[in-house]
Order: sequence, then structure tokens, then C-alpha cells
Amino acid sequence: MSVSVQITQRLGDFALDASFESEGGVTALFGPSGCGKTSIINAIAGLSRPDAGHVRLGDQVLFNSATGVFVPPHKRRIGYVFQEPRLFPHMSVAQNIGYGRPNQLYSTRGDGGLAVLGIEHLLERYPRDLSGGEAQRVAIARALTSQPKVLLMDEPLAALDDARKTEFLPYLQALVAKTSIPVFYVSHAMSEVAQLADHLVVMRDGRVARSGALAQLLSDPAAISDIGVREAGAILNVTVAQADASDGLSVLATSAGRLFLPKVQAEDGTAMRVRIRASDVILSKDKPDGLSALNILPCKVTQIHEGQGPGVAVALRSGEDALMARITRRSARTMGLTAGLSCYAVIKSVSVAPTDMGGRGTESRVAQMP
Ligand SMILES: Nc1ncnc2c1ncn2[C@@H]1O[C@H](COP(=O)(O)OP(=O)(O)OP(=O)(O)O)[C@@H](O)[C@H]1O
Repeated sequence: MSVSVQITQRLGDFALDASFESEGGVTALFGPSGCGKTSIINAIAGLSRPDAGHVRLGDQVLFNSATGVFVPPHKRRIGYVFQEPRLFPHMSVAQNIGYGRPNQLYSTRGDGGLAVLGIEHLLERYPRDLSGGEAQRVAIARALTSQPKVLLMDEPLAALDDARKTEFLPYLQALVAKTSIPVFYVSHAMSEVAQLADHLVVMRDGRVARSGALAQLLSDPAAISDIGVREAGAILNVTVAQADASDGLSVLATSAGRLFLPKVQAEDGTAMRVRIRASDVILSKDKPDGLSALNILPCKVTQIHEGQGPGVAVALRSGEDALMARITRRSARTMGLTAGLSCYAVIKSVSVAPTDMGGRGTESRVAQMP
């Protein structure tokens, strides 16, 4: 279901002037604290009324200042998941999920919602006996029981520690793979966004700095300044060739060769995404020999983007995927890098964090092993 948002709104001293379209799926709103992500979510939910513009979900107009349409929040069929689970402490999980809608619990159970979220065994417990991750999964189930037309998630992992986040993400991935309703996912963590999103909206100072298909935007060197030099990096589609290579690594097949990366919790044959940060890629014109790095992928330079500082972003094609390297302007000059040049990308195994591996890969592609 396509989504179209175009809103201007003054909130105290803050001016929101945001416009983007998305084809549905998971749309991530990404940007630093205070850039206006929650304000957009609130406008979609109808919790605030923009000064001008429109919000459209498919052919349903939720807000249009020109025609005076403003559908009140309770008629929008929105599922909202906040940073904190906000469960009722005096009610069991089952009661929390079915709260106000006794029949809906069974529909969530019926379509596998509870199983996907891994909470079937928690139904009799009370919120005080749940971990932060479990409570948040219950909160998602509760949001789904109203059979919403859109799911809004405002930093749902923010209150969890890193270990719980890693544990939680596969549930979220399974859920978004299963649901056909559009999901808006607010985050300032690119690792989460890279695993979950189909479409990325990068916000800055109340405006949309970039909007586009996630993989395309993350491999666009011109977008680095908006995404942040530390966060920038392309997504490789990989297939797990050997999840447990017995030395603590997994062997992952890409269309250009094998990668040895920290062990993934997945079955052999699983398609997934791996985010390779641009600053973790070293380039070599010749195939390196006698190097400690295990991962060497043949590439072709597609574009070199010079920014303001001493670094340049080099866009690369690696088999069917895009990669990006951030190197110094000096190195690029010394190497004589130009578009079309063949080279090798070197990626240290330990530089890829477990949180950068996962998410829905492209299932149809057959990875070739060299
Ligand atoms: N009702 C309001 N009145 C005045 N200012 C507001 C109001 N709502 C939001 N703001 C301001 O608008 C700006 C954007 O807030 P918003 O919560 O949308 O940012 P955000 O990107 O979601 O931030 P965070 O990641 O910290 O949650 C902030 O400066 C905030 O103080």
C-alpha cells in the first residue's frame, strides 16, 4: 500500500516541513534526536493536526488541509508501539493483549501473530514477570489485535540493552515479513533500520534530507553526509553457506565470493542482509596476498564522491551487490581510482558487528561460490 506524507507544522520553535512517498512495506524514519521523527508519526496517527499538507494511505485520505479532511485518531485504525511497552500492570499478558477487544486475541493467535512474536508461553504472566524484550513483544501483539491499517513503531528497541536488541530483532523481522500492512519505524540506529526497512526517510532539522529505497540510498555515496560518515555503508545480500564453521565464524556466500564473518544464528541456506560500513572497507588495485583479512571481494568502481573533508566515498559493484568504501582523498589519488576500474575490497571479519547481520535478504538470488 503506497503512502504519501506532506506536512508542515509549527511546534513551538520547531518547524516541521516534511514530504515523502513510499511504496509501503517498512518505512524507516531515521535521523538524530529532535529532527522531527516522532512529530511525523504523531501526524500519521492523528495525535496532532499539521498546519497544512496531507497524509494518505493507499487511497484513504487521513488528512488534507485543502479539503478540510481530518480523520480523528480513533477512526484511523492505527497500531502504535512506543519506546516503553506501557502494559497494564494489573492485567495478565492475555488480558493486556485482549484488552477491550476480547475476540481479537484469538484472531492474533489464529493468524500466528503470537507465535511469530514468541509470546504464546507468556499469556498467563503479568508484566512484572516479563523481560524488557518480552514486554515489548507483548506491546506489539496488543497493537496488532486491533487489526490496524498501519503500524507505527517509535524506537521500540530504545529501552533494551544490546543483547536484548539482538534477541528481539529476529521477532520483528519475522513479523514485518508476515504482515502486509505498512509499518513506520522510527529509529536513530542504522543497524536496526538496515535489517528491517524497505524504504528509508532520512530526516534533518524538520526536513526530509533523503528518501528512497533502502539499499539504493545506503549505497549512494552522495547520501553519506546525511546518513553520517560512521553509519554509512551498503547492504550485501548473502546466503548462509555454513552457519557454524567451527572457528566461531560463519561462511556467507555473496554473488561475488565468500565472506567469513562472526557466527550468525541462522540455518544454512538462509538469505539475509549484511551491512558493511564504508569505513570498514579497504581497497586494493591488486589482489592482496598474505593479508590477515579473510574477506577479499572483486569489485568495480562505479562512482567516486568527494565531500568537504579529507575523505572520499567510493561506490563499488561487487557481483550483483553494491558496496561502498570511505578512504582518504590522498589514497584515491595515489591509487589512480576512476570509475570503471577493477579492484578488490578487503573487509575485516571482526569489523562486522552481529547487529549488522540479519534481516530479510533477497531469497530468489542464487549465490555463487567461487
Ligand atoms: N507540542 C510541541 N510543542 C513544542 N515543541 C514541540 C512539540 N512537539 C515536538 N516539539 C519539538 O519538536 C522537535 C522535534 O521533536 P520530535 O519528537 O519529533 O523529534 P524526534 O526526531 O522524534 O526526536 P527523538 O529521537 O529524540 O525522539 C523537538 O525540538 C521538540 O522539542
